[in-house]
Amino acid sequence: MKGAGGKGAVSHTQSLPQTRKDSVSSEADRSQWSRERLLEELKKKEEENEKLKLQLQHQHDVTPSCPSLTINTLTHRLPPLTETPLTHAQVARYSRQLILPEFGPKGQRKLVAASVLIVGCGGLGCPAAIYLAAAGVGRLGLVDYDTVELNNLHRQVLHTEGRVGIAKVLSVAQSVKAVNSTVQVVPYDVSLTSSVALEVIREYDVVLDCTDNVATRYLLNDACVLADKPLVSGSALRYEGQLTVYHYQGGPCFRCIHPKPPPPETVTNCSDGGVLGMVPGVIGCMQALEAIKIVSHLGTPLTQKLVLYDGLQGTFHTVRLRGMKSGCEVCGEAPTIKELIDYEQFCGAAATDKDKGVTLLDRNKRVTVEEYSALVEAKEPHVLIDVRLPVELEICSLPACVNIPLKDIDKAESINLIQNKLAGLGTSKVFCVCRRGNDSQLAVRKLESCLSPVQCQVKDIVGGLMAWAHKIDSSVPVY
Ligand SMILES: Nc1ncnc2c1ncn2[C@@H]1O[C@H](COP(=O)(O)OP(=O)(O)OP(=O)(O)O)[C@@H](O)[C@H]1O
Ligand SMILES: [Zn+2]
Repeated sequence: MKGAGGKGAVSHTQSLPQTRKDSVSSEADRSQWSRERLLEELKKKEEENEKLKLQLQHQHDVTPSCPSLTINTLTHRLPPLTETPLTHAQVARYSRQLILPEFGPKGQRKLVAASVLIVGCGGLGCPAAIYLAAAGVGRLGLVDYDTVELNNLHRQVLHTEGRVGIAKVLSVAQSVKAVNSTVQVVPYDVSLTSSVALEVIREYDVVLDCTDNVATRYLLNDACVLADKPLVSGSALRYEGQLTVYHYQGGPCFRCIHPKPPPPETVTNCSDGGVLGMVPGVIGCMQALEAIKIVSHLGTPLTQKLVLYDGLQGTFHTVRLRGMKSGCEVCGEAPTIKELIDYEQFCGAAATDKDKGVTLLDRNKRVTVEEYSALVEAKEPHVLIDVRLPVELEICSLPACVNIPLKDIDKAESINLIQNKLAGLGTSKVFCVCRRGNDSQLAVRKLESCLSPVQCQVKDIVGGLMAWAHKIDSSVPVY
């Protein structure tokens, strides 16, 4: 209200008639206005300042006031944490959880002496980190190679507008320190790979998988089995989330349940499938709770059990998982995986969910956005098929497109529709467009198998609507 009131209040007072009383009050308003503008300026400068400070730390400079926020170099071994009696300050800070009979001072002492590694500082990692820090975990390791993007802020709630472009681990470290300066925070601005995973994981008591890709899930699983650490695994997509604990108290590991990786094309990420922020929020909090249960010996951990959360229905279901598999390649009786392997090769997919862009079609079956734009300018008759979901067309679309989602493109009614449109326009030219130019290539392939080349020539638009937004029309929103 305060921020929104500033400018609105000025235009309102300016339109009032100028009586003496009014002019006094408008002077007061003016001074209030300039004060608010100054405050706004100050806020902006403070944000810039914070960004610069974080960038400095990013370049491995130690900030004297907060040396623990330096990026950890991996070669630096961390001193062990030991259980000590609670100080008066700790008793005062954690009093509301200390009086829980099952947890009590004993649980708190264990938590303060515990270290938790969070891999992935996104939608799951943010809530997990802040709840663990607030509860008083002794040491929090944070791993992520990525930087904060504007489209992260709706769910990755520890990052701020002022930190867009900054390493996620530093952003989370900063937020965590602001809530509990007594927690040791160890940021690792790296991609967790086979060459570093064991070295990092061995330093921690529990590992939280807050990542978003299959290759990293197998890597973390194998590393946790080899280093003998419990792995609290979470995931969230659209309105649904899942949670379980692997390799703990004789329970199965991820490989016992999923010995083979899924075909890469069947895996959907948040960037393509969407996600409502509260869903990873719920699951991330539950991951933090499982970690606390493990280190403080509290309750019954979710080993050999999978929690399924349906945010739309507001329901939780717990299903029992199969037990440890004696033939499991990593945790079984005669394991064949004794060291970390190449997980990208094993999964046939990169250890990231970032869209790399694929080229499936020959150049002569594709047009660039510049070529398509010229064709539109020249009013060349053609049919443009947008193969995205209808909800995506509500965000942006090109004029005169026909929406046929990729999954429906080879259905008889879709083919009829395309043929009728072509006949109506007296053309054989079909162009397929999608968000980034991957699905549109699949659409071309599907259409080629349904339509004869005499009837039509199908091409895709390279880079899709995002290329159009960047190169042709900046009024098209990027999403
Ligand atoms: N091998 C890895 N090493 C380090 N960090 C990883 C690894 N794999 C995934 N991550 C990180 O895990 C996090 C997963 O979080 P999330 O999916 O919420 O974020 P995102 O990938 O930024 O989001 P979006 O999919 O919307 O672009 C990301 O920040 C990603 O960088
Ligand atoms: Zn196993």
